[in-house]
Amino acid sequence: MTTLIQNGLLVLASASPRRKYLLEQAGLSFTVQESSVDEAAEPWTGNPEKYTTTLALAKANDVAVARPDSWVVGADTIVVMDGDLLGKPDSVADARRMLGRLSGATHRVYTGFAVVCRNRDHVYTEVVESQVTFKPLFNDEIEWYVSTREPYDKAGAYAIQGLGTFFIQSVNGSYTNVVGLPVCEVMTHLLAHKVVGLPRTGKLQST
Ligand SMILES: Cc1cn([C@H]2C[C@H](O)[C@@H](COP(=O)(O)OP(=O)(O)OP(=O)(O)O)O2)c(=O)[nH]c1=O
Repeated sequence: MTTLIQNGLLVLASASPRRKYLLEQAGLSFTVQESSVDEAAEPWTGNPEKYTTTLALAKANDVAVARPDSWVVGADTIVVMDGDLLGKPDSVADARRMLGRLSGATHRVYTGFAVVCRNRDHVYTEVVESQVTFKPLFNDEIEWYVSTREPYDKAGAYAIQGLGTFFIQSVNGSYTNVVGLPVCEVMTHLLAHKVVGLPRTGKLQST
């Protein structure tokens, strides 16, 4: 028996296929419902913890209102370079500009996540930070990458899990956090609150 025990209804409040993939990979059963939160309305004040927590909580709460019995997970991922927020690029020029800034340098990726269950008065938030170092990018690498269309729905204009993988020299911290959801921290929280459980296994054989 390898499947996780599911004690509560779980909902992922996200349109991100990456977040869905990561939770599936962790063995969870859940439904997906996109929130209607307008991220552009949230001002950047230079505080990544506050910014990602506010948005993650807004996404989870938005979906939780209609599903008070469910445990709702919302998240927000941002890329920060020298204090500047690099969101999703809105044009080829914007993607080019972002990749140029990331080239040959180290930036920070923050994902805030929120877990809300209204019927249990449960509200939890956490922010995880990873540091990512890019190799120096040649102009033809940037031109090729922006032509792949991969940058456009990704914070910072790249996907560590995609074609952009060879730009990455090193990651300090959680890899899944960069992809869009810190799976270790999310699972730890869900297990601690018995939303999911591990199946009972036989005693370990002593040697
Ligand atoms: C840095 C990085 C980000 N991303 C993605 C993860 C997120 O989907 C996206 C950041 O945007 P978000 O606003 O966090 O998420 P989203 O708009 O895609 O989905 P939703 O708000 O509905 O949950 O960037 C990658 O896929 N790979 C990466 O390497």
